[in-house]
This record gives sequence, structure tokens and C-alpha cells, in this order.
Amino acid sequence: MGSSGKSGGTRSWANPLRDDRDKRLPRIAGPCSLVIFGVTGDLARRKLMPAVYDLASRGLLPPGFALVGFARRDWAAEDFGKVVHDAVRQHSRTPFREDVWERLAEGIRFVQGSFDDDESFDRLAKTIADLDRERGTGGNHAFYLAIPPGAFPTVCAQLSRSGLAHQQGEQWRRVVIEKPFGHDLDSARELNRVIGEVFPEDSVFRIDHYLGKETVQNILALRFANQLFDPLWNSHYVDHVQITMAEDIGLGGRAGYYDGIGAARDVIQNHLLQLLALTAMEEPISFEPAELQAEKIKVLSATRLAEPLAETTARGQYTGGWQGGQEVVGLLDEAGFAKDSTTETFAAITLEVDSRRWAGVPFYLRTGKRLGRRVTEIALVFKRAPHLPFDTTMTEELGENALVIRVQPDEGVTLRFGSKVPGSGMEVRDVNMDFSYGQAFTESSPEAYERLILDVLLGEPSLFPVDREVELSWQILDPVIEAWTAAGRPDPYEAGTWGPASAHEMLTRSGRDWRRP
Ligand SMILES: NC(=O)C1=CN([C@@H]2O[C@H](COP(=O)(O)OP(=O)(O)OC[C@H]3O[C@@H](n4cnc5c(N)ncnc54)[C@H](OP(=O)(O)O)[C@@H]3O)[C@@H](O)[C@H]2O)C=CC1
Ligand SMILES: O=C1O[C@H](COP(=O)(O)O)[C@@H](O)[C@H](O)[C@H]1O
Repeated sequence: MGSSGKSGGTRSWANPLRDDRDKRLPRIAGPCSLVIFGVTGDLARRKLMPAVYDLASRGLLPPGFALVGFARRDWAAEDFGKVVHDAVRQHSRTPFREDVWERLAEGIRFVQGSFDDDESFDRLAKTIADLDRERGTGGNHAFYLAIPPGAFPTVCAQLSRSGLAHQQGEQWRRVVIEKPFGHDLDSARELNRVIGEVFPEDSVFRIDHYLGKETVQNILALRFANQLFDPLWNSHYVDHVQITMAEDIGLGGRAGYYDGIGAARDVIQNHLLQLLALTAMEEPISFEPAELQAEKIKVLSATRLAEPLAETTARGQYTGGWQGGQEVVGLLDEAGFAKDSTTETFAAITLEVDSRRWAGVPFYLRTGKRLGRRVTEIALVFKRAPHLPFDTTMTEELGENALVIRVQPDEGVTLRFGSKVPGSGMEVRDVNMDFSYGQAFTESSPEAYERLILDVLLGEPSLFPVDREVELSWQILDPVIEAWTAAGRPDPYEAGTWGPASAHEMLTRSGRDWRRP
């Protein structure tokens, strides 16, 4: 992708999809340190530190690199080193190599401290300054906030007070903010304001890890690198769009974060609305970050909830059941959840996009925990052929044509259409034409966090939502969250099924049904 720039100045970015040879080789980050706040947490252990190791193992980190972990726990440096070592061994994508680990470990430090303690940040500042000298990190620092969302403002204020956010000359400072970014429009605006007082917008990297997935970036390639699909990509041919993010896992161990948040805030506000934006937006005039963001902002501005909400949305909460041959408990029996919790673990909404391309085409978004299986996909379901010149008793099984972008776990694209069944009659049946990453490419896909952390260190903002995108997403979602809060309990659904009955009624009302992925 484009050349790295320093924050706050004029930057020029290259086209991320351009096919010239040097652009195919990933760029190596320049000297810098990465500071992870919340380094003892679940995200850092399972995703962030393994991703840093993977970058080191691919040779994409510079010799002048340092990783500083900050958390409350009173760990000795050796304990910290062992925890990182174990996390990396267990979760890294690339094979573990002692030599890579040893080189990386030389630049790893731990700072014990609390977010509300000035002295902790002064010690952090000293550690970082020492690393600048010892490791040659060039005074360039990225601060990754993998911490409870309520602490984002405090840490930004501490970075400002301690001088760590202060950028000098050619050196850069970047801040990476995890999700959820606020809990409604007002809180997101306030958070943008608070962060904006410390960091300029082009130094703020809001993480939506779905944008780091290869299959999500491929939506743009599929749509804009081909002539085939665009003529069909509109209300003349598309009947409706279904975006599904289904998980089979439950919420055991995540009550502290999830209770009171729920499925809509957890993933529709960010991941699913980003998928919608990439699916529905117009072609950007280039892949410069600003152009890409402008198109996403345009389409999100034109997106609204279909009404009446009682008929066009559904929410549910899983009860006990069977999954993968095992009996599992319902949400209310998961440790840490209030016995009368009204938090939804399933959410489905209908959106309309007020544009010439999409007028009249519903976008159905659904997500849930403890569903039938783990799958994320975007399905464009086409209108039926206006006339069938066959004996229709022979085509009863024929469904609608569909183009399905399989985001995970079986990454690829499927085209479903009718085909003649071999034999003397004219029986027509649905068949699938498949593109699978595993078969088509020898290259393996980087983990989402691997890609995104590298982009932060390179200063590449394309895959990070800007302030306005986040605010528009809350603006779209706020009315339904308010309506659900007023309505009381979510509908129950049994673990291992595909959500509450109300989710099915939501589609059957208009003569449609959810795909069974
Ligand atoms: N876990 C996941 O899969 C995902 C998480 N996220 C987001 O990432 C962020 C982190 O999540 P997760 O890792 O699960 O959270 P955890 O609760 O597991 O970790 C929180 C971290 O913050 C530290 N911390 C909390 N309070 C303080 C404080 N006052 N001073 C210093 N350190 C403090 C904790 O340190 P200590 O242990 O020492 O108390 C710990 O390292 C959240 O914003 C979450 O929404 C986003 C997507 C997925
Ligand atoms: O952001 C989140 O995503 C995960 C699912 O991520 P995936 O890459 O495995 O699809 C989800 O479990 C979690 O609740 C949510 O916070």
C-alpha cells in the first residue's frame, strides 16, 4: 500500500489494490515501539502478541523495534516474558522459531501501573525513552489501547499529560482504539472529541478487525476489478441482501464485557455495518483512504432502519441446549450474568439504502452466539427469472440465484444457479460454482490483527474507520437499541439453533427466508 507518512502533515497514499510488482511485497515497518495497554488481557494474549510475533517471523518488523506491555498486575519482567512466550507458542499463525523469538524478546519490556496513576505513566515514558536509545526506535510510538472501553479517555489524557502523545519533528505518535467505540451516538461523539484533543484524526486508528480479513478486502476486488458483477449489483436484479455473522460459541467468561452490551452493539454497529458499506457503496474514484472513506460515509448516510421495528427486527437470548454433541447452558446460567439479564445474544435488523442503486432492496443483517455453526457470509439473493419455459413441476426445487461471499471459515465465493439434471427430461436443479482460497492460492492469509498492526506501524489508514463512519453507524442503530430496551425481554432460542422464531417471521412476512449457511 502507500508510502508511510507522518501524522499531522500532508500525506500521499498509494492504491492498495494496484498490481505492480513491488506492491505485492509487504513493506517493512520503520523503527518504532508498540505500547500495548492491557497486555495481560484476553485480546493481547490471544491475538495481539501472536500477531506481533507473526510479523517478526515474516521479517516485517525493523531491527529497531520494541514492544512495551502495560497493565496493573504486579509481574516481574521474567514472568511477563514467559507469558508472551507461551501466548505466542499457542496462538501464532506461523511456526514457532526460537531464533525469531529471542530477537523479539530482546526488545520486550513490561511496565506495571494503573491508568489513574501519573507516576506509572512517567515510568512508562522513561522506559520508552530508554528503548529509543538502546534499540534505536527513532522516537516513533504506537499506543494500542486493548483495555476496557471506559478507560479510553483516561489513558488518552495520561498520554497527553506525560508528554508521550507529543509529536516532535519527523517522529510520529499513533493511537489504536479497540471496540466498542462508545455505546451510542452521543458517547461516540464525546469519545471522538476527547481523543481529538490529544491526537489529530490521522493519528487515530480505530480497530474493526473484520476490515483486516482478506475475504472482506476481497469484496472490493470482486466488485471493482471485474466487469461481470457490476451490471447485476443493483435493485434491477438483486431481490435482497443477507449478511450473517453466526457464532457457535457462548458467552462463558465474557460477562464483564458483554452483559448490558449485547449483540447489536458488539458486532452490528461495527463489523456488520462495515460489511454492508463495502457491499453497497459506489466505486471510489481511487483507493486513496480519503476516497474510500468518502464512499463508505456516503452509503452509511443513506442507510436507515426499515419500519415498523416490531416487524423488521428481532432479538433473542440463548437458552440451554445441545451443541456439537455437548449439552450447554443458557445465557442466564453462564457465570457472571445477572439472572434477569435482558442482554440479547441474537440480533437481526432490516436496513434500507436510499440510493438509486438500492431503492427497494432490503438488507437483512443477523448475528448471534450459540447458533447452528460458525459462519460469516454476505449473500446477494437475485430476483427469480420472470418466466420459466419448462415444465414447472420439474423445477420445484429451484431457488433464487445467489452470489455468496464466504467471509469465514471456508473462505471463498459461491455462485448458485439452476442447471439441467443429466437425463432425458428437462429437470432443473440448483448447483453451486465455487471459488475457494485454499484451492486458488498458494499464499496464506495473514491474520486480521497481523495485517492491521502492520498498517498502524506503517501509517496506512485505509482499513480503519474514521470518526464519521463510527458516528453514522451509531446513528443507524440507536433507534432499534432504544426500542428493544423499552420492550423488555428478548425472545428465547435454544442453543444450537438459528435464532428465535421472531427472526424467521421477520423474513417470512415478506415471502422470503434466511439462507441456511
Ligand atoms: N477479547 C476479545 O476477543 C476482544 C476484545 N476487544 C476489545 O479489546 C479490549 C480489551 O479486551 P480484553 O482483552 O478482552 O479485556 P480483559 O479484561 O481481558 O483485559 C483488560 C486489560 O486491561 C488492563 N486494565 C484494566 N484496568 C486497568 C487499570 N485501571 N490500569 C491498568 N491496567 C488495567 C488489565 O490489566 P490487569 O490484568 O493487570 O488487571 C488487562 O490487561 C476491550 O476494549 C474489548 O472490547 C475487541 C474484540 C475482541
Ligand atoms: O469483535 C468481536 O468479534 C468476535 C468474532 O470475531 P471473529 O473474527 O472470530 O469472527 C466476537 O466473538 C466478539 O463477541 C466480538 O466482540
